[in-house]
Amino acid sequence: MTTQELIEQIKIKKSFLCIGLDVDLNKIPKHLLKEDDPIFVFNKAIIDATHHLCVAYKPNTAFYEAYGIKGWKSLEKTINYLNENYPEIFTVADAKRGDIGNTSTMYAKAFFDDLAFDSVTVAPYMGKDSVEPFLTFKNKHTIMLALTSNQGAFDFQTKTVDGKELYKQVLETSKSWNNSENLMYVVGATKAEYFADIRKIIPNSFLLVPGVGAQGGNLQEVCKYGMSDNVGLLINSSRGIIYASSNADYAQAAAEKAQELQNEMEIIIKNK
Ligand SMILES: O=C(O)c1cc(=O)[nH]c(=O)n1[C@@H]1O[C@H](COP(=O)(O)O)[C@@H](O)[C@H]1O
Repeated sequence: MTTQELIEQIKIKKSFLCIGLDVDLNKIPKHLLKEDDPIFVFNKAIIDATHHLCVAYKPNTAFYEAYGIKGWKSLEKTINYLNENYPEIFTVADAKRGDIGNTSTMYAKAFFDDLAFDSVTVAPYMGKDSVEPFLTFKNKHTIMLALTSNQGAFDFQTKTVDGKELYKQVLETSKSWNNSENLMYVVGATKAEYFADIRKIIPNSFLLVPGVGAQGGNLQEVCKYGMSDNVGLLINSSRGIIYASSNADYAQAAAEKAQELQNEMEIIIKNK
């Protein structure tokens, strides 16, 4: 999917919501456990109930890899289901990869070619040659960690290196990489006060913003400082939406939570 197509979808749906499909067998309704593939059945129901309210889904691969081959099959079925039934949806493989160049190329093939995701999350720690292989794929997006939502973000990311915080160095340096127009960045919703500074460095790039919901991030604050002319934000909530109910009404309850966020987003877009 091109960035322009994503922008169009945000306008059509009046939403910049990304729903995180972080499926934990201990948290899904018990009656699903008798299914052959409970993870896929759960995802399908959530997707069918919420697709009109969001522009993106983000399965975090850890929640699939934890169940071995069965989990990877559930991930494959989920991305295929999305691509076949809702091709207008932007898909994020949240895998946080990045390695020496030839290895990164194989990671990129796994998520862009084999699983046909629109984007993958990547860690910047190994530098330019670990990220550039992802950027060579046409109409695919590499979402690089910049300032993460967790407490540990203060261990390295905000430390000053050569007179500037490390996350700012990451943002600035990455702009000079080949095909950097295919970069998006992760900035945690719990770090709302940093968005104005971040926008000075990357005024137009899309930001994936996790941390609304279970981690307590504030949507209004993020939008106040983080929105670009084209919205430029994908706000992710995972547990806050998909585990709204642990009963038979789980998909309906997820849709209600997603609707609440979409309503807020519609007003924010209108008042932009
Ligand atoms: O890359 C991410 O998506 C990510 C980066 C970050 O800084 N913080 C963060 O929470 N995430 C992911 O976003 C999701 C947040 O889930 P909830 O806290 O349940 O909404 C999880 O899949 C996290 O792994």
